[in-house]
This record gives sequence, structure tokens and C-alpha cells, in this order.
Amino acid sequence: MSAENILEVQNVSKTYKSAGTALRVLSNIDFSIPRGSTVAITGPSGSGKTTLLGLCAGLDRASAGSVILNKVKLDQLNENELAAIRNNHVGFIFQNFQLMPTLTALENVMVPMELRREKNVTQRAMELLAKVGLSDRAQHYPIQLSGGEQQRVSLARAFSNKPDILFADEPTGNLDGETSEKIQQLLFELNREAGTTLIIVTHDLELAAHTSRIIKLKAGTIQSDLYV
Ligand SMILES: Nc1ncnc2c1ncn2[C@@H]1O[C@H](COP(=O)(O)OP(=O)(O)OP(=O)(O)O)[C@@H](O)[C@H]1O
Repeated sequence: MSAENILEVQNVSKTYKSAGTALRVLSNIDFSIPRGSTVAITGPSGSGKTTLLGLCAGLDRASAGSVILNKVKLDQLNENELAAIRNNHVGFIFQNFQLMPTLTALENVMVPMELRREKNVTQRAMELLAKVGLSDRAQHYPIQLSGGEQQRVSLARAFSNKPDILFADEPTGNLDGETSEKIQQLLFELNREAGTTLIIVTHDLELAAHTSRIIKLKAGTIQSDLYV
């Protein structure tokens, strides 16, 4: 593989089997992502976007084909090895934020750094909260924060382990227009600063237009792959 590519998806298919039936959700997907790029994955509901993101991020396994993340072929790894790759190289942002409800904003941001046994974790988490404008909400629990504020915490958490690649699944999907715009700006700002590769699943064409490449899925295949 090229040293330049942080992600290679090679002829990947995914079939879900349940109750004796098989549902083919992705068919022969093939693309490479150079390090540092920003890419949107778009397409109609049910076209396989979230499934593809899960395979690329090592959250799920392909039925056929290979995913190579940061030069490591994911298909041969066991669960612990996959978890280590995710913790060391990957950041996530989800539509429903997925913060831990029993931890404060500060503690949520500290988790990935603590898992990596890093130093000065509290100070660095506070710096990240300051960057997303939430210094004064550090001790608040997710339930005490608005949706936009929760997504700010999750942005701070996603960047806390200095990921090589960041996967965002509909990061603005649960937010109103104005909040969505602010989160979008913050996401690209933090991303520029960190030089992270960014892959965003979204229906939002305005958000997709901020990336440099748009891969459009249709019924589990790539319909178009455009550089914008
Ligand atoms: N665990 C599963 N078992 C069976 N079918 C599944 C599973 N996960 C997803 N699917 C099916 O796979 C197809 C693709 O789902 P996926 O969530 O990847 O699509 P999507 O493009 O992200 O859709 P949306 O935009 O609505 O989130 C859908 O038909 C879905 O029902």
C-alpha cells in the first residue's frame, strides 16, 4: 500500500445474516484515503454509510475484502488488538454524542488519555474544553448540557488522543441549524489545527461541501467519488 494512504478499503462487502436470511448491505467497495484528507460519505438512508464507517473504524468486520488502517490489516486482528488500534489511532464523533452519563464533561474528555496512560491528563482535558468554549462547564454531567454543548464535549474527547483519523457519523444530525453551523466550524477548525484525516458520514450537503472529496453510496455500492 502507499505510505501516503491512512485508509485503504479493498473490495469490501458486508452481509448481515439473521433468521436464515442474508442481507447484502455493501458490495465490492474500493477506495483509498490519503493522510490528512477530509472526506464526506453521503447517500440515501439505508445505503450503507454507517456500516461502511464501522468497518473502516474497526468497530465491525467485513464479510469479504480488506480494510487497512494506518498500514495494519484489520481483518486478521482479534478484539483486543482492534480496541488498541481504535484507542491509539482513531477518534469518533456520533450523532447522539455517546458521552458517558455518569462522568462529568472533564472526565469524559480525560477517558481516552487515561486509557493511554498519558501524563497531565486533567490539564490537557481542561485545555481542550477551553478550546471548545466549555471551561465553565467542566464539572457538569451530560444531562446538564444542551445537545450542542454535549457535541462540543465529544469533539474535545475525539481530539484528546491526537487521532490519526477521525470518524464522524452525522455529527450535526441532532442539532438545530445555528448550533449545527457552530459545531461544523469547530470541527473543521480543530481538524485543521491537528492535521487529522477526517471522514464524515452525513446527509447534510452543506457539511459535505466543506470536505475535499465526496463519496456517494447507493444501495451498498459507490455511485460517485468526486473531488470538490
Ligand atoms: N446489525 C444489522 N443487522 C441487519 N441489518 C442491518 C444491521 N445494521 C444495518 N443493517 C441494514 O443495513 C442497511 C444499511 O444500514 P446503514 O445504517 O449502514 O445505512 P445508512 O446509509 O447509514 O442509513 P441512515 O442514513 O438511515 O443512517 C440497512 O438496510 C440496515 O437495515
